Parts: sequence; C-alpha cells; structure tokens
Amino acid sequence: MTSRPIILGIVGDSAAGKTTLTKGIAQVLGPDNVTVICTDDYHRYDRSQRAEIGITALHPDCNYIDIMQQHLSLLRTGQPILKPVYSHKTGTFEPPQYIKPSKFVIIEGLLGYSTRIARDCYDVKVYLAPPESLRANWKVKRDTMKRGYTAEQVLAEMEKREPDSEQFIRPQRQWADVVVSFYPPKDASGEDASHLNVRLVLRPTVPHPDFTEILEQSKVDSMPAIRLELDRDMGKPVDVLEVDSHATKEQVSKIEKIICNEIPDLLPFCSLEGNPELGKLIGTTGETLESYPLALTQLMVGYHMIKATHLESTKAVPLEGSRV
Ligand SMILES: Nc1ncnc2c1ncn2[C@@H]1O[C@H](COP(=O)(O)OP(=O)(O)O)[C@@H](O)[C@H]1O
Ligand SMILES: O=C(COP(=O)(O)O)[C@H](O)[C@H](O)COP(=O)(O)O
Repeated sequence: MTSRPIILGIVGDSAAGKTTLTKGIAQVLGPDNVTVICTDDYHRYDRSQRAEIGITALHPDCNYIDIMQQHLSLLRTGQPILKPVYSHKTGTFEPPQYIKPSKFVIIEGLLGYSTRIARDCYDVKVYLAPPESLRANWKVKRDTMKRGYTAEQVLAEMEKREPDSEQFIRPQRQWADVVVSFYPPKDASGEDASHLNVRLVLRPTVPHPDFTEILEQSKVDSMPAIRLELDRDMGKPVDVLEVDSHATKEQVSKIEKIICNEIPDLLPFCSLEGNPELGKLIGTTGETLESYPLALTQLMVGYHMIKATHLESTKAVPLEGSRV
C-alpha cells in the first residue's frame, strides 16, 4: 500500500474520448480502487453566462484553474476535497460533492496540464488526439444523442471553439507521457469503433516497457499489425507503437507478455486472460465494443499506474539510517 494515491491525467479536446478511456481504465483497475474527477466541474461560468460573455469553456479564464490546482495537490497527498459539480444536462452548477481519493485517481478534462503546478501533481499523463474528423463525428454523435444539441449547433460550436482549441488545448500534448490517437484504417469505409487502429506516442519522460523485440520485428516485416518506430513529436524524439485493429490475439498476447514480465502483478488487472473487461467499451448507443488496440492502450496506461505504485512504495520505506 502506498502512502498517497497514484494520479493519472487524461487530457484532450471535447469528445476526444477522455470519459470513454477513463471508464475503461477504471473498469480494468476495479471501480472500487478508482476515484474519477472531471475538470469540467471547475467551469467558472454556467452555460448561459458563457453565452452572454462570449467565452468558450476551453478558455482558461472560463475555469477556476487555481482551485483545480489546489484540489489536485490535496488529492495527491491523499486529502479529501469539496468538489464543485457542473451538470452537462442543465448547463448549471449543482451542490458540491465531498470526495475522498481512492488508491487511484483519474483526472480527466480539457485543461488539466495548463499550469506547471497542476502538471506536477500527476504520476502519469495521457493526452488524447484523434484526427479532427473523427473527433467531430464523435462529438456530433454524443452531443445530439446525450446532450440535447442539434448537429448544426455542435458543428457551429466547434467552429467557434477552434481558436481556443488551438491556443489552449492542443499545446498540452507536449506535456503527455503517452499520446493516444485512435484512427480509422486507410481502407475503412466507416468509423466502426471495433475497427479503429491506435497510435501511441511514448515520450521518454517515463520509462516504457522494453519493446526492442517489436522494433527489430518492425524492421524485418513490412507493415506488421503491431509495430514500433522511432519518430519525432512536436520536434522531440519519441517511440511510436502502432496497433492495427486486425492484430491477432497471439500478437497482442506477445506484447502483453513483454509488459507483464516486468510487472507480474499487472496480470490479474491487465491481461486478456485475467481481466475480461480489458479492451471493452460502451459505445454512444450503449452497445459493447471490443478492440485489441483499446486493450493494449489500457494495458499501457495500467502498466504505468502500477509501476508508479511500486515506485511510490519504495520511496515510502525510509532507508536505514536515513532518520535524523
Ligand atoms: N476509443 C474509442 N472508440 C470508439 N469510440 C469512441 C472512443 N472514444 C470515444 N468514442 C466515442 O466518442 C464519443 C465521445 O467520447 P467521450 O469519451 O465522451 O469524450 P470526452 O470525454 O473527451 O468529451 C463517445 O460517446 C464515443 O461514442
Ligand atoms: O467541452 C466541454 C467539456 O466536456 P467534454 O470534454 O465531455 O466534451 C463541454 O462542452 C463544456 O463542459 C461545456 O458544456 P456545455 O456543452 O454543457 O455548455
């Protein structure tokens, strides 16, 4: 048991898939072990005030970033918070909620990495970056089905938000340890969620599993379903792991082994054998979807969270003679 919660950040634009990935990871780690916080609750203005002022929810001035930061720092040290509550249903605020952090805390939202103090609170930072066309489809589908907007209203809102997306949301990609982009394969006719590939940008800000074997294989085979390349992201060197939707169970299990060999207690949480929830997600219409690219994404995030737990428990044991 670590002395403080392990904090995962999931940041990205509206409808980039933050809530979906958060739910999947919470399911994989066991919902009772996870506290989820959505930073939309820190909006400074309600929906009608925003319209009146002419500010979008993506602008830092439209959010209590200072209070979000304070709460992040409290959660990191295991302390409770009294969190504001924003309702996407009514566009107004509801009574605050008392929240005590569990073993793992997932903070998902638009501006989670916008300040250094906030960034320093996370153990693992993920940024979601689907292609803009896919995000627009996801947003139209979700906001028309679940948030009461028309498709025209959603598209007009996206256009209005674009300058703030460019200035405040997308630059946060640079702070992520892992950038996740689900994308449709080139030959895909639609955007069936079970057929999306994933591209994982792995920054050297955290130590990733040793994928040398995959790198060697990628040099020999032409376009294997799972491949690793050295690349650059925002100008900086990174590893890129890509998983195609048609990867086989054997190929996925091979990666799983590489990851779990290093951290055996990942197995019950994160292997296809050990956890039937891995790689599953609930689609917009409530349907259950299953995908290996999603399973490996959840596995990678789980790996970093469990690893952070180990690092923390090593730190928590004082070295002999270190007490004064
Ligand atoms: N990995 C994914 N695969 C398939 N569909 C997804 C995925 N992530 C998100 N979606 C779709 O996009 C919609 C918006 O995702 P959501 O998680 O609500 O985004 P956010 O929380 O970033 O606003 C969801 O309703 C779902 O239909
Ligand atoms: O962009 C988002 C964030 O939510 P998400 O990342 O889940 O899309 C919402 O549009 C704002 O919170 C404003 O809400 P509203 O639409 O209620 O005015």
